[in-house]
Amino acid sequence: MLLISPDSVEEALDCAKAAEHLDIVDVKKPDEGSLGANFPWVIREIRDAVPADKPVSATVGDVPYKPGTVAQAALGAVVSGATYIKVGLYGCTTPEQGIEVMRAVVRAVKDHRPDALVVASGYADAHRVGCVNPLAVPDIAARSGADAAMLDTAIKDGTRLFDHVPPDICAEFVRRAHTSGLLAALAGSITQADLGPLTRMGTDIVGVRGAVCEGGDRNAGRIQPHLISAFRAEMDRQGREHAVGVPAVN
Ligand SMILES: O=C[C@H](O)COP(=O)(O)O
Repeated sequence: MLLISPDSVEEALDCAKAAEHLDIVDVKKPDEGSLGANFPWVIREIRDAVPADKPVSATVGDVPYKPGTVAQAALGAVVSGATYIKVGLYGCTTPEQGIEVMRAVVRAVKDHRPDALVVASGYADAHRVGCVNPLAVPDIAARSGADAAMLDTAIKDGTRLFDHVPPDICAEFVRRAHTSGLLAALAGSITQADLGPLTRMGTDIVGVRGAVCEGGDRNAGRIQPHLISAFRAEMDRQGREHAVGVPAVN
């Protein structure tokens, strides 16, 4: 699945123009961090702006180790219309802290909407920000009752997912997620060139912003529908090659 992250209602409308090429519209506020949370009214407006059959995801933020605060924020996201609730475990330094936060989120979200999916996100560059190890995230997600384990990058300075967690370790992340019955989601300045390895390792959700923005610039550039469709075409091409066992060119 392809998850695209607009930062405003205007950009969500551009995503809607390419709705047939994407699977999930992910609401975030990049100026509040890698998984920065947007306002409840923006989540609601974006929910109204994109086709009803496209799920809306919302990030709850690069969260502190404060289970009550984070649970309440997660409830705000689901009440506002998101059905994928993403939590960046930025302030959690141990797996136990991550589990405590995620258990609170899962309860808050599922008490309100049992079919909503909860995504526990760690950071590929965790070593730069001092949070929990990327390979601990699938276990955190599984033990808290979440539905997906994700990695993104915390610091958006041009470094990419594979700069911090090489493909073989990402593959181990995906394997651990699948062993626990979770979806595996990967993001972090992903480009089309990364889609071969991401497909071969069985990634369920690829999260993208920069690669579908004008000039590849996630901050100054705006999401372009034609870049979403080009990215999707490459994803589908990789999917077909992988399905028939033909080695990818890159
Ligand atoms: O969840 C996905 C992120 O927004 C990815 O953003 P990025 O591709 O610019 O790193």
